[in-house]
Amino acid sequence: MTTADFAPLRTERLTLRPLRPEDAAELHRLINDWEVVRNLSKLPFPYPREKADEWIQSTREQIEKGSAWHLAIVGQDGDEEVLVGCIGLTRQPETRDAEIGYWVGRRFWGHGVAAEAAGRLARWALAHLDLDRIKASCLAENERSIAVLRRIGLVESGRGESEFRARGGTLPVVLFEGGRENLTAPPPLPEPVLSAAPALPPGAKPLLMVVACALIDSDGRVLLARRPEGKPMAGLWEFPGGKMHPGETPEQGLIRELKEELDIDVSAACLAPFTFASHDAGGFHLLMPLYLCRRWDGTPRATEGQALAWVRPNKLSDYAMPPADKPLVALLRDFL
Ligand SMILES: Nc1nc2c([nH]c(=O)n2[C@H]2C[C@H](O)[C@@H](COP(=O)(O)OP(=O)(O)OP(=O)(O)O)O2)c(=O)[nH]1
Repeated sequence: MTTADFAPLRTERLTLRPLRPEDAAELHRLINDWEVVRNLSKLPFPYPREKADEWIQSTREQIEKGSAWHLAIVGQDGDEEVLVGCIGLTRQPETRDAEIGYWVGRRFWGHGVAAEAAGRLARWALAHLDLDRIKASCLAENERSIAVLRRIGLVESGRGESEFRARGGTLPVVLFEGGRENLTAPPPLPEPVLSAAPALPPGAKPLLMVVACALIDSDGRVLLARRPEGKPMAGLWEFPGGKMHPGETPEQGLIRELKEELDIDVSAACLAPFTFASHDAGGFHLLMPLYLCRRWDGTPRATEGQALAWVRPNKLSDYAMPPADKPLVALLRDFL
């Protein structure tokens, strides 16, 4: 992806976008500040002006390579864009982890900018980058930043030491990390759809009925869809489908979901029951019939902005899926 293809991430007050060469002077003005640099491990003080140009160029190359996303945090003052700070996420090689870091110009402190930006970038990353964990390391004396990491949902995972270049030595740091369970909202508890029981017996969990379908193309590949940002388990790949509405049969629910999510028309006669998932999802129990379908009208397209992938059966396990799907994938691979 080029930096031009990166769609800026927006929050209520902020935009996170790739840095541009013309940001260098303002970036330098904000970061060449002892109160900012003293908290950042890799930066020198004073911060040379030409380093801002080199840094911006390197961040653009990293976005193109897909190795790191260092973005400008900008606010709006009337029609004027105002550089507020920077935020970055670096993929850790060979793992499904990434490290997040940020700084905010001194005059913008105290307004919740860092938490707003970091929460947004972390949730975006989990939804789009094939990651499972976000990590951070923060100077132990930097209580404001520790509060930011806690506020976005990361939890303390240990202590360590890091080199702080501007301080000329090693200082204690607090390590944080979190996954989807920490950073994305838990799924709402379902209304019971199977029975109209007014109250569940004590300790019983509501049952959530979800219907899903493995669409199989003429090459024997299976369609997976990626759960979009904002949904529970965002970023995991799943079989298209969704919750059944009250009064629907599983086939009716699936036909509706496939139309809504993929804009294809399927007839009930083309839906072959294959297997089902029965999974304790914490606050509810998930029951999910999985159908196979080899014939449909139309070309599947992502109507809800979700990524789609046609996957060979022997490659299905390369895609991170919800825990309920794991046994289904093994059965499907053996069957196909
Ligand atoms: N569609 C689908 N859902 C799955 C799979 N595996 C799995 O655990 N689920 C779970 C995730 C959710 O808890 C639930 C589906 O709920 P959802 O919120 O995505 O359903 P929906 O499309 O009706 O969504 P919405 O309209 O309520 O936003 O089932 C799967 O392979 N496909």
